[in-house]
Amino acid sequence: MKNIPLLLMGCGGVGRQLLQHIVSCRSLHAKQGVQLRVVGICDSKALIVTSDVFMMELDDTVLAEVCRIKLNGSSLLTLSNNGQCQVFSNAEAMQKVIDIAGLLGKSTGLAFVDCSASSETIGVLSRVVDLGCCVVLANKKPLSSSMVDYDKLVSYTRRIRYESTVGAGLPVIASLNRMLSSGDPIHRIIGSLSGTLGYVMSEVEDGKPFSEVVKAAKSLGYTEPDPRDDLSGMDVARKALILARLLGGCMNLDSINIESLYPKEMGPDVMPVEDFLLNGLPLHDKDIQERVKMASSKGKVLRYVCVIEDSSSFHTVATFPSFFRCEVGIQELPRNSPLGRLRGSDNVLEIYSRCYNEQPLVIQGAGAGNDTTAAGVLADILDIQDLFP
Ligand SMILES: NC(=O)C1=CN([C@@H]2O[C@H](COP(=O)(O)OP(=O)(O)OC[C@H]3O[C@@H](n4cnc5c(N)ncnc54)[C@H](OP(=O)(O)O)[C@@H]3O)[C@@H](O)[C@H]2O)C=CC1
Ligand SMILES: N[C@@H](CC=O)C(=O)O
Repeated sequence: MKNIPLLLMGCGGVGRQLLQHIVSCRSLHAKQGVQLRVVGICDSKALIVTSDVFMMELDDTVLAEVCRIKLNGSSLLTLSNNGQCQVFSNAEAMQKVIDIAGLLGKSTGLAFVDCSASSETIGVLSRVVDLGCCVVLANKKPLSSSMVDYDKLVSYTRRIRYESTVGAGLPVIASLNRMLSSGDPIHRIIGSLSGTLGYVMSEVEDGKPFSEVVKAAKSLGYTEPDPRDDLSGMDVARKALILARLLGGCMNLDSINIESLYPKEMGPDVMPVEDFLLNGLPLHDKDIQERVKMASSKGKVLRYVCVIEDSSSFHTVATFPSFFRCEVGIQELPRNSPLGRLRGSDNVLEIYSRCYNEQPLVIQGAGAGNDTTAAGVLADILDIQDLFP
């Protein structure tokens, strides 16, 4: 039986769902000859870890208890040490994580899974890749910060998976990798890459107030912890950057044109998220409704669109251009176009390459939500099983 030790960073909506998927897939994985062994879990304040990372695991009762207390909004710090597991507070937690990565990375291997929404994990991720660990990400921030951090993380290509950072559970990165490795250069991607903004746009089209549908998207698990990350276009821009870098683009977030759906005066530095949702957003209900009506009078609908385009004009040979034009923002589109027909939290990507020149390769389906995102993370973990003894 292949044994995959796993350490999870982040135990929010996606992290908890991942733990539940792991538990419910135990017998399926056993039939496939694989066992996932959760050795540690971190939240923003603490780490809970099994007392013997080589032989033991946080058993399913502990995992259920972790999910229960995190769902109630408590910290992992509220758990107590016992013979089976130990709890470390933030000060010691990161050092302990590095120690575990050092011990397991070079022996049994360790799948280091980032389901946080934080850029604070970048430092530890850079350390653990050097210690021989595999990295699986739902968190987009580590791959959308500096090129130096990006290059570091992807330097061990076979040991990193990040399918869920773009399109949640959709096979976007895997499909692009297949095309790239067969020498089929991709020159354009256009799509709707935000489950939240897809849902918001199709609901406001049905006459619902903007502020209400944003709150609904949050409660459905589609938004980032602060929905302003979605509404500012930043979350889509991060996805665009991850895709552009995968295609060979050497670029940063500041080279992407981003349209925000709220003004700077309502940003995270100015007002708390609760205030924004309750008092800030409703001030924009009318504006958005006007834009929807205006588009509708022309037979069109509003969609938040991401365009990534190779700035060079030669697409017949397999080259890796260093710059892509990227922009993300609202477009008025024919109601009957592929993007116009999109409903709810579905994402769609049209990928144009030499092989898919006239008719693009189209990937479409649920693009957000804890279930599908965690399933994508789990599939990534299973995908690296051959690296474990
Ligand atoms: N929901 C979706 O549809 C999709 C989400 N994603 C990505 O998945 C990630 C998780 O999203 P979601 O579960 O909704 O987010 P949540 O806010 O629900 O959970 C985030 C978790 O990360 C923990 N955390 C914060 N900082 C750190 C840190 N420095 N070290 C370790 N843990 C930390 C938080 O701890 P605490 O509980 O203490 O606050 C919390 O448990 C995000 O990056 C998101 O972009 C990707 C694709 C789709
Ligand atoms: N907040 C994101 C979640 C997935 O990345 C979205 O709405 O698409």
